[in-house]
Amino acid sequence: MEVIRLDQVCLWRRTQEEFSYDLKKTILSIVEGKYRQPAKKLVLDHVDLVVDKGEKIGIIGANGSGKSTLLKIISGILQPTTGTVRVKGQVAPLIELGAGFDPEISVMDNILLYGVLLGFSRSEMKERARSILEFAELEDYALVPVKGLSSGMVARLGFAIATDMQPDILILDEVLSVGDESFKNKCKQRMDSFWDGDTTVLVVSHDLGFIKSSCDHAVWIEKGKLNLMDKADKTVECYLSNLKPI
Ligand SMILES: Nc1ncnc2c1ncn2[C@@H]1O[C@H](COP(=O)(O)OP(=O)(O)OP(=O)(O)O)[C@@H](O)[C@H]1O
Repeated sequence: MEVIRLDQVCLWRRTQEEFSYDLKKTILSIVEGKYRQPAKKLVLDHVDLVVDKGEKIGIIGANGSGKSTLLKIISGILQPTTGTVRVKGQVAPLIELGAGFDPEISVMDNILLYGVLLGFSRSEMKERARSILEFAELEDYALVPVKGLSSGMVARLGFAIATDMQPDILILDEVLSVGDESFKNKCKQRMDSFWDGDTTVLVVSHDLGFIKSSCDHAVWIEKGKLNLMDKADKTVECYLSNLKPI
């Protein structure tokens, strides 16, 4: 059964230099007749993708090729400029863990807030809060504002919330390096349980050995285009044989 379908998805984004947006400078450049339209870049270029239930898909490609952007489009964090995205089931995006936390409010309130953003009710999240705090090893920090946690603790909290449920679709962006060694082992065990089950998994990784051994299929993204989708070992082989010798 098909759970993800992307048809001709394109995404244009402003280039990074436009982030130094400064109103005074812009007005001045208009007055001086030097104003230029913000440059835009085609970050995803007519991407078609179909994923079936339970498939484990690896996503590979060079830095800046569009892998994380593709995951964000599937998670609904970004909307395509053109084309359609259809996703069936509950998605747990483990992307930029903890980026959505409010640093001023407590760990407990953030658990409730984050859970609601992931589609759970407040009362459901209250029931889950204990096991989340326990997994993140933050039982003593429930009432502490998130700004009082270390960055590793924040990532642990993000991971614990996003994986506390059994999502239909799990989206991973190189997050297995969260926390210290003992926490990494716990993450790996939790990941294994998703891997063995019905959960559909999409994972971005530069670890090609991991992609070959753990994924059914792999997608190779190059300059925003889906270059190849095939069995994981075949895709990795084609990707490697296309790399320019140093
Ligand atoms: N917030 C943003 N605004 C504008 N452009 C962005 C933004 N984030 C990423 N980009 C651009 O989109 C393109 C694809 O970025 P993306 O992060 O998807 O690449 P990636 O394949 O995941 O790279 P990496 O392997 O380095 O993580 C890059 O050219 C990048 O500069």
